[in-house]
Amino acid sequence: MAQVRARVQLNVGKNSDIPAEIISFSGLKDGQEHVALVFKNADTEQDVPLIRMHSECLTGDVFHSSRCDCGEQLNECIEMMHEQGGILLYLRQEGRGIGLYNKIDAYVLQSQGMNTYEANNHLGFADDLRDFSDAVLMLNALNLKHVKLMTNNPKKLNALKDAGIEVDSVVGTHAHIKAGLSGNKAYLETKIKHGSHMLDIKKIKKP
Ligand SMILES: Nc1nc2c(ncn2[C@@H]2O[C@H](COP(=O)(O)OP(=O)(O)OP(=O)(O)O)[C@@H](O)[C@H]2O)c(=O)[nH]1
Ligand SMILES: [Zn+2]
Repeated sequence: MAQVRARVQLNVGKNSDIPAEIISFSGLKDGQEHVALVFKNADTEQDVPLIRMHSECLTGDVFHSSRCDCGEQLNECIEMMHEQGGILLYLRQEGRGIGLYNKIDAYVLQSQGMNTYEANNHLGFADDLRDFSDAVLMLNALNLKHVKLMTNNPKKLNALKDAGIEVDSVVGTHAHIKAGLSGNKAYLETKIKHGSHMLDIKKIKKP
């Protein structure tokens, strides 16, 4: 069983003006320092809060790399949670669990023509190494048993359902398309075709 280790207020977002609380945990299983960001006290004041399980992507979240849409999804989530409250679980699962250096190796292979999953396989990894059991432990520690989930990824939905968390509804994120040779169009299309992501093409946003 995991427990809240500390919680403290801070402001987030590009202008540092969105009030939130950051929470650390003890008792997580995989040895990573996962954190939760809570907006509008959603964990204590909402019956069915909006949740996002966001897998870390240094290149996308911090540098807004053209190769993916992670940073834009993160901003979209923070803005939505600023409006309606919610809990963002920031999971330290860089590169779908293979780590940053391996992800960069996978990018090299993608530059030579492989798709994201083929590149992972070529490096000897499965398509996706993520396991969401620590996310479930974090939700349990926050006493959240009934949620709305922000994702396009059916695996995340199933991970929560299988762990006995009731998911009332699923809110998709936009697809943030970036053009160019190292753009993310093929990456997003592969997620839909191969990863069964429920990405709504009508929601595609061009920057
Ligand atoms: N191995 C690998 N990981 C990648 C690649 N591009 C992005 N990632 C990682 O993928 C994770 C994000 O996963 P996605 O499949 O984009 O999205 P998701 O989080 O599963 O689903 P959503 O909730 O719909 O956003 C982050 O950890 C990224 O670092 C890639 O080309 N190869
Ligand atoms: Zn990314």
